[in-house]
Amino acid sequence: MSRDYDVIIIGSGPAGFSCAMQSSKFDKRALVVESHEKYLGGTWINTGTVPSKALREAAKTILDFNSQFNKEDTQKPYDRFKMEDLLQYKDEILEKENLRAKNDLIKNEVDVVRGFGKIVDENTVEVETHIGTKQTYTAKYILICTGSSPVNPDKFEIDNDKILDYKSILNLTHIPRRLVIIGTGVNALEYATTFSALGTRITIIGEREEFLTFLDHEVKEHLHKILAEKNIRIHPGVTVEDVNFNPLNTTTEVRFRNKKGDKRLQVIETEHVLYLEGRKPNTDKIGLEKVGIETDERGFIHVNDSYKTEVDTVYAAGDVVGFPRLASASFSQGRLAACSMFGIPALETPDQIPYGIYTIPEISNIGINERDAREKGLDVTVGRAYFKNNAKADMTNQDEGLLKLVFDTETLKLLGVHIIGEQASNLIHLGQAVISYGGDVRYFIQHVMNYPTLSEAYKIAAFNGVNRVYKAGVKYKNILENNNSG
Ligand SMILES: Cc1cc2nc3c(=O)[nH]c(=O)nc-3n(C[C@H](O)[C@H](O)[C@H](O)COP(=O)(O)OP(=O)(O)OC[C@H]3O[C@@H](n4cnc5c(N)ncnc54)[C@H](O)[C@@H]3O)c2cc1C
Ligand SMILES: NC(=O)c1ccc[n+]([C@@H]2O[C@H](COP(=O)([O-])OP(=O)(O)OC[C@H]3O[C@@H](n4cnc5c(N)ncnc54)[C@H](O)[C@@H]3O)[C@@H](O)[C@H]2O)c1
Repeated sequence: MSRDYDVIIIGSGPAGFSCAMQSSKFDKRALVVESHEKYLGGTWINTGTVPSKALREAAKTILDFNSQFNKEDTQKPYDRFKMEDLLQYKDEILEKENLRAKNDLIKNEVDVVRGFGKIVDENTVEVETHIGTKQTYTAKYILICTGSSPVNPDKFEIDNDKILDYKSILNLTHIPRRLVIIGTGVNALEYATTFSALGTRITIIGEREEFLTFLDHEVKEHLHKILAEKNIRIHPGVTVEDVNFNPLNTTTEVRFRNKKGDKRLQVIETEHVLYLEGRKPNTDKIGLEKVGIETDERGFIHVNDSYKTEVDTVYAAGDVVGFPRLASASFSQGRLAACSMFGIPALETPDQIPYGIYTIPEISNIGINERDAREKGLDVTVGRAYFKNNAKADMTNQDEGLLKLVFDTETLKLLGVHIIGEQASNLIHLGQAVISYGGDVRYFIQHVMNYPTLSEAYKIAAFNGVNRVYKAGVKYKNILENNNSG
């Protein structure tokens, strides 16, 4: 049966983009449906990953310069720099990334149509343009990768002026003096340290008692210390009652109560509020019911290891399928979906993926952490390297940090890497490679590494850990036992 395309991809975020590129490389005809009138790239390029990281880089450049050469200066960055310039920097990057995505699709002969895509049946998508015209397209396969949108608060409204969300924070007209961030997820901490670098006084408040629970406990202790040094105040485990602008003193007032202990109403006066209490998948109104695809109670679509839904011709990838909801993972998922659709075997993707948190400094981890390993009854040893003992970190004035290795005491096999510090999300990939190839920590000792580099922290941590194993006598014990048994 002749169809318009081999695959129709609804959404041009990382999942959609990578599926389109991989399909084209397989010589398949792909159509991308994108509801945004102007841009491609979704949350990845326009409202999430790229702009937030570009803004962070600009803020960090200012912070690094000030802490290296301007320590005596008492003027705050917000008095010397303009939000306008920071946003221009971010916008230029955003334009570049958009152009690159667009050109890549053009060069690979992927068609793009603008409008809201809706599934009509297992091979048909209807696209409604912004002026209301409708057109249907058919394909052998459909990929749903419509991403996610911010969850709105139920007790107050985002006015995009004083009370901001994921999108409107990217259009601030000035650097705020005070900012209250509601939310304790990754985003909240990233924006907290970005704005703190610009001199903004930050308070984080959130529903959860504990945040970033997946982090290694020592990395988290380090993070708390860094946040305290930056004067970032945190009120976890609270219920926000309301947020109002008070015209009398021109401040925004946030009212909240602790969930436990003293439950008296507390008020924080601030200039702006940034609401980051999570995102929901864009899975309603896209015609899932037409093909009988049900979502879970949070709106996520269930898929198998190949990103196929329960309908043979319909796939889903990216934020719509839930955890881990990352651009990094979405790229991989879109590509794997294309491999499955067109019967091309893909190399197996390891279960363990790295997490990169772009706070200042960064945090990144892969594999098991010390506490989880011990809870599982594994006999593990840890090796630590503090950035203050690293020459490159000294030279770059980035000596706040820790790299921690978790490895099997008996075999020295590397099981986890946990880093907080400059370039953590880059450094993690060395540990990822060793874990992935089943290597042990002697790799870092055995190989000569460039000097001075931050990667050298792996060597220091490996020495630290291996020395501990020998000191504890485990190796000697094994040698003795082996000799006796022989
Ligand atoms: C502030 C922020 C920072 C982040 N930082 C990072 C980071 O540093 N690293 C990381 O890995 N991840 C990060 N993420 C997460 C990452 O952005 C998402 O996981 C990723 O973008 C999801 O990709 P996706 O392909 O599922 O969808 P999206 O990128 O959300 O794209 C979906 C696209 O589908 C379009 N669309 C929706 N419905 C329709 C429809 N019916 N018809 C046509 N088009 C439609 C949308 O317009 C959009 O363009 C961040 C997220 C946020 C919010
Ligand atoms: N560096 C990165 O990779 C990066 C950066 C920013 C955002 N993101 C991704 O973007 C998405 C949005 O991030 P976010 O931080 O705004 O949202 P989030 O969903 O992680 O957190 C939003 C709020 O929900 C709370 N929360 C999260 N999990 C919870 C749970 N199991 N139980 C109760 N409360 C919970 C958090 O504490 C926070 O207050 C996430 O998927 C995140 O992974 C990734």
